[in-house]
Amino acid sequence: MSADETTMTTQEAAAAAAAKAGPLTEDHKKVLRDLSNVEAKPGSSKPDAILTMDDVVRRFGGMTAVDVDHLEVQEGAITALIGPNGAGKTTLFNLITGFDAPNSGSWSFQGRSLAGKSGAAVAKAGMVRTFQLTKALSRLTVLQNMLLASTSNPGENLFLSWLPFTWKKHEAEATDKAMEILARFKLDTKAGDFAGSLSGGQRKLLEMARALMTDPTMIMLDEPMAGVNPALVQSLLGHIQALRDEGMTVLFVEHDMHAVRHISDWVVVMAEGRIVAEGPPESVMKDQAVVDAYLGAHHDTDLGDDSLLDPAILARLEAEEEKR
Ligand SMILES: Nc1ncnc2c1ncn2[C@@H]1O[C@H](COP(=O)(O)OP(=O)(O)OP(=O)(O)O)[C@@H](O)[C@H]1O
Repeated sequence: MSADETTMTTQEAAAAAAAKAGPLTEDHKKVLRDLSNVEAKPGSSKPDAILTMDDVVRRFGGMTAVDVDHLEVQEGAITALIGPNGAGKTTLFNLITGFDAPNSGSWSFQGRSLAGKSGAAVAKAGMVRTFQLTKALSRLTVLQNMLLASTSNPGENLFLSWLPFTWKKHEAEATDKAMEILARFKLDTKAGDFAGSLSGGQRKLLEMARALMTDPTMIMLDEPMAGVNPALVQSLLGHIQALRDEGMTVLFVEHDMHAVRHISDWVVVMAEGRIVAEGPPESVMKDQAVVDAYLGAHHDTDLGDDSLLDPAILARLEAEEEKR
């Protein structure tokens, strides 16, 4: 980290504090109070852990991609999972959401073991992750994408599929729900458009919207800011905060440190498969283990300031994005 970046951290902390100075919900105040009593060290226990994992190991050949001794995620908080490229963040996400199997380890969600469960079972339990819009999904409309994410479509059930009124009713309900969620993300006017025609930021909103179709308790976002025009950054951050303020727990992997500082209640840092630091966003980036992890991996990482969040710059960029 350069001298400049080091001096910037105070400004950043102030910017983050200012950004958080808006009206906090009572639940959020409680989360912050609870987290202020948590020791900032890897594997620290949380007063209300919704997700707990132990001894989770995933090896690829001779390489250990994930080796997490213990991690707890606080209910109702926005937790950021950060770390240099190849740290094991996505692999850990894949493991706990049932899209990959570990060599060993256990984890529980709301006190219920989910180790060994399929992705569908994990989503049903209330922990849902976003997926990047693949090529195939790009060729479907925005609404079709939403309906695909809908749970328990009776049309897929051999018996119920013989009863058109059952699936027609379900489809109508799912469509209403989809349109309601799309409206929240200002994507309702694009319901009939191909998902592939959306801008980078709108795709990220659609990914989030799709996840909400299953009414999750916890939402896991994999790089929600990746490929997003800065114009939409503020709006995306606002949506993530709104999910938390509605009572959802959010865990997100992100490289954009501005975003991490701006919205996280807690930050967990991974390097070489292990958790190397945990703590509030204002202090965790100053942690020597974090600085070392990033310096060891790539020297040009921007652990920098909050200039991107300057309201004047954002307003201009947002106006440009609207025109797209
Ligand atoms: N299917 C796989 N087969 C072999 N190696 C893999 C596989 N998936 C991940 N890895 C390796 O595991 C390590 C951790 O990768 P992972 O994608 O989880 O890191 P990450 O922290 O998400 O990185 P990034 O921030 O770049 O996305 C890397 O060295 C990666 O090359």
